[in-house]
Amino acid sequence: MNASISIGLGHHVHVQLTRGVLLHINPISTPPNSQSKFPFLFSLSSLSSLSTTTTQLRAVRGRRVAASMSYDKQLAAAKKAASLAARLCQKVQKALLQSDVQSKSDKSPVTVADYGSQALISFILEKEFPSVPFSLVAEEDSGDLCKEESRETLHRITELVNETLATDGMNDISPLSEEDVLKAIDNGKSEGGPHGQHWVLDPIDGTKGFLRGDQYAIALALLDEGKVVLGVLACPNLPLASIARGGQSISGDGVGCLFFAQVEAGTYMQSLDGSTPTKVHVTAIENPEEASFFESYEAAHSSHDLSGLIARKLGVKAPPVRIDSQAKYGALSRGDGAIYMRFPRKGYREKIWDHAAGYIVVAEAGGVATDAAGNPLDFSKGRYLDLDTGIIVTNQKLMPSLLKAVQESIKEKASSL
Ligand SMILES: Nc1ncnc2c1ncn2[C@@H]1O[C@H](COP(=O)(O)O)[C@@H](OP(=O)(O)O)[C@H]1O
Ligand SMILES: [Mg+2]
Ligand SMILES: [Mg+2]
Ligand SMILES: [Mg+2]
Repeated sequence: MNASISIGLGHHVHVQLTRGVLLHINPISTPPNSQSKFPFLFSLSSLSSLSTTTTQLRAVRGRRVAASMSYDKQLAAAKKAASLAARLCQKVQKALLQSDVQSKSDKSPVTVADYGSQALISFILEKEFPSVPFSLVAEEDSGDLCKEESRETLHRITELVNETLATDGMNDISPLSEEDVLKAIDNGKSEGGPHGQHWVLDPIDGTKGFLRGDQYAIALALLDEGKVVLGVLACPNLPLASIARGGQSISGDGVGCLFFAQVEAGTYMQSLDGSTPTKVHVTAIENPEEASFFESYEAAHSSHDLSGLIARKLGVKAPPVRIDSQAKYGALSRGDGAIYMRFPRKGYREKIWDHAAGYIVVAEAGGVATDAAGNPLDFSKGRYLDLDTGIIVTNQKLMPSLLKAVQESIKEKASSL
């Protein structure tokens, strides 16, 4: 694994990795063509005792050293896994049969595609990185699938996973058994947390949208030491062109987006068919009157009343754009709208897989996401996000006025009850 740091020539720097390993870097040993400021590559893998992947490097003499870690390999694997899963989901959505729908104990719908997508991504990621401990925090588990009445469903999921792997020319992989599929799904039971690396997966975010034939996303992120360091959002039904005015017809050409972001490397979008990626940015709008906002299609997931009150306070003229899933974060990252608001009912606990990938896609495109009190989102607390009231996302310029309108509106609503 490589870390790169920039320091001036002639400085001897002791760099201490946060887990206490001390490296002495002598710039004299760098190649003769080095500039006075240069990216300085050293191989962490050459230190056998070093299993850490931390990106936080501190100079011992108290001087901070700019440090960045490349997650290129993980990003490539994540894009490949999410794209394949998207193919699986598209196939199921096309032929969506009533018998594909099951009910989980929490009454949210879960389909063979949710399980198939999770099994496929879990399997691919574990295979790609055999030498690192594999940790996955994912939404689904095999509990219901292990029941006698689910035998046929499990068979169908296994078939789907194997067909999808075969279409990608992964012929070196022997077909997965039903047991392999259950194991891959249950690899998603990790608790996450502030240490080490954890993949975070929502195999289908917006299952209700998926079932309606609307928007959904395959959302995959990587946490390193509690921070989201990369994210991929595959949105098979999202038009490549802007949906600013609610234009989200999913038929015809130009549908299917793949957003991806890596920490300190920006956000890009390409078509799911594999076009050249283009860099995307959140909108530069500063006047709330020109802003438009996204929210859940499902009123049960987010109060449309509260968002309406906030929009009126801000002077927003455009009607809300209501779509399912983290496709909202993707659309926001390319400036289709300016604001995303989410206010679940009291007591609802947000899960990290519903936001991790979307969060970095927007943040690397220049946006900000906080809870309704303005606190940053903390993905290091395990499977849940601990937050106050809701989630708001916008650009840097609009955030202060959005936050003010949110807080005033929450107070007003509370006092009118
Ligand atoms: N009562 C509730 N309040 C807020 N979010 C909820 C909810 N019930 C379910 N959700 C979450 O909302 C997600 C969809 O968000 P959106 O409304 O933006 O499409 C669901 O993801 P899944 O579809 O992956 O289960 C689910 O985790
Ligand atoms: Mg769900
Ligand atoms: Mg979800
Ligand atoms: Mg889901």
